[in-house]
Amino acid sequence: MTLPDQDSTLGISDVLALGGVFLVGALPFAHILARSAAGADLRTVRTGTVSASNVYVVAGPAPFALTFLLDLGKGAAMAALVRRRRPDLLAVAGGLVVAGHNWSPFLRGAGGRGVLTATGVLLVAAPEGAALVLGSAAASGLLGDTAPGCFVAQVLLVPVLAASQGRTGALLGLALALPMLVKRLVGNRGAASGRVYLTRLVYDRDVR
Ligand SMILES: O=P(O)(O)OC[C@H](O)CO
Repeated sequence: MTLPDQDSTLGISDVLALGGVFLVGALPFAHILARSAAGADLRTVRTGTVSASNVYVVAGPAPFALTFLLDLGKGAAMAALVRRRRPDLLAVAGGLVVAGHNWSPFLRGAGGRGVLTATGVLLVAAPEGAALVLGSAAASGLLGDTAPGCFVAQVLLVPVLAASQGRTGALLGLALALPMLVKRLVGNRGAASGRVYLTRLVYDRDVR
């Protein structure tokens, strides 16, 4: 993929490049690995999220590790590419690569929650944000469930990046947190009651 040279205007080539970023984000590595390693369709497993954690459930540690690296890697690769050519578009590109992962056209709009792909973007663009996400998820995981920690990190992403990088950081945090929080709310299953939405936000599932 060729990204345009640095220029503050948004031309057709920029729009095409950003479309390419979305499509890279949409590459459903978890789906491919779960299918090939275990013949499973992750959309029917537990919360139906097409993510590394569900790959672990159906296929074990090696496919999980590969999915983890690929989902992280696509976010990091897109962030590195865009930062080099159009740093002013980094927040937009970050939001798009996560949105592609969460609503993949290759899975008719199903997808993951964007945590690993957003972390890949953060590792390149704002390592303090990556530390926040990974640290919160790990601490929460030690208490038995990574989901509440991921939620806390998503809520804190904007203020933490605003404190470290000012307006640019706040925009990046917002662009990454928004598709992650929206996907937690809507999941791959759609409408629910108010109480279920709250459980989805905090615990990333419909029933606590
Ligand atoms: O949010 P995702 O789609 O990157 O998936 C996260 C993994 O399952 C690790 O919890």
